[in-house]
Amino acid sequence: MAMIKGHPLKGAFVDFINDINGSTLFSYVEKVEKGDPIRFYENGKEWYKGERFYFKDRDGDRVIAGLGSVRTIQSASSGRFADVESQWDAFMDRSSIHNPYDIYGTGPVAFGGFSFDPMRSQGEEWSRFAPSFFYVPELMMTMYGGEMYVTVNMVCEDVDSSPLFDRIEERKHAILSDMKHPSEKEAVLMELRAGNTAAWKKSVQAAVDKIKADAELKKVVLARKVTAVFDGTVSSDRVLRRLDEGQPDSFVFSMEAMDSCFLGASPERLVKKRSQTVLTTCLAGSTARGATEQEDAELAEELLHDDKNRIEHDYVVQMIRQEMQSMCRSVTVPDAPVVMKVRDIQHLYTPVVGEANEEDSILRFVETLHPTPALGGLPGEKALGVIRDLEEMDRGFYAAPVGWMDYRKNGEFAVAIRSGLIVQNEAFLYAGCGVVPDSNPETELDETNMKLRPMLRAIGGGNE
Ligand SMILES: C=C(O[C@@H]1C=C(C(=O)O)C=C[C@H]1O)C(=O)O
Repeated sequence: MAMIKGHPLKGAFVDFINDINGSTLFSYVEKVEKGDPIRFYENGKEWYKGERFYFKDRDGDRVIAGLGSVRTIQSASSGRFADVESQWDAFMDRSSIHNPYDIYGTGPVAFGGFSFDPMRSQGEEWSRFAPSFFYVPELMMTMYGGEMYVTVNMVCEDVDSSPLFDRIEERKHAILSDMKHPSEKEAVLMELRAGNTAAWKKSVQAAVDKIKADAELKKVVLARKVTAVFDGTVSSDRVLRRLDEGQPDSFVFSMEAMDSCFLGASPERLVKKRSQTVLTTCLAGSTARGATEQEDAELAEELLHDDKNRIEHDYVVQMIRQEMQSMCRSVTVPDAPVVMKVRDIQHLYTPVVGEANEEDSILRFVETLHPTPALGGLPGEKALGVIRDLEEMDRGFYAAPVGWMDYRKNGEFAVAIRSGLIVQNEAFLYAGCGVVPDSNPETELDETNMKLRPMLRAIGGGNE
């Protein structure tokens, strides 16, 4: 009780709970002197394991870590984007928000994503993830411009909510303090099952044949899954830390769902919205990193002038330009791609900027852009049909939009590639590549191996 008495928002809170009927969100934001979102995430394990998230943007500009779930938003297959949005609106309409800071990603935030293809029957390993799945954390840390903010969200049912306020404040203080964690024994990788690679190469050839036989079908992205089996439960916290430290130029994300954790380090932004500005990314066309600076530069130069990769990339630019023009007042697309380098791979990259209406929801952009031809193909529906026929797995949230939206409907979603799902003693890792008429199954297999490297290294199965 001592804490609520001394808290500056006590008056507002008491007025609020006297006034409500039914469950309503009370949310407040405070600036804190020090802290580190990844420590916050780790410290939250004791109380919130299975309900945590982490999201670092690729500019390293903003990091958000969330703990607990005061509300989940889920939706079945049809109309899922609009459904999630209306559930979020309804929740926000009945909320009391105390946020003196004009910082995106503070205050109430829903974190989560949409599975790649809700029409696909769900794989056993994805059973903890609804096809559209968001949660609103109880405690959240946002790092922006070197400053730290903590958001507290509580859903109050009746006038007896004061103990809830105290309990959350107590946890917040503990989590922000320097907690020590007993060191966990690291699970040992026992087996890496690459799946049937010969069958996968056949499916790439089958996609090439379909594209050649169908003038309308231009590109299909095919993916594969590698399963890692350990001698004990894998520490997803440790994997997340390795990604965070080892992939400074990527989006690093983690999304827990009970005993499962989906995480990764993706170079690809689906969409970021700040007020009227909307950013999206065309990322397709890949080559290796060189062993020396010179070799690296030569590979980049070759990639920039390689017809197959340029065509693959251009399909993505065409679709994204068209969709953005349908939603924005103005759209800026550079004439030619540049090379984006991340630790294990380099890509052709065209950033796209649009001007939209401030009140447009980020989910509208997510719905329209997903899946881009970088992860689905061209034309979209037809390519999805081929993927459903040829890919013998459920992608789950791999290659899907994962991110956050705030109560002003701004936010950011990454395309969840270079990712994996950890379920107890197993890790399922995913990688894919764009198939066009010139694709060679062996080269495409090599490319998926290169794309698996960041996750393999992070789970302790890499060779560097
Ligand atoms: C499909 C993946 O990556 C996508 C495919 C790329 C390509 O085909 O060149 C490049 C970047 C991503 O858009 C993956 O990493 O799994």
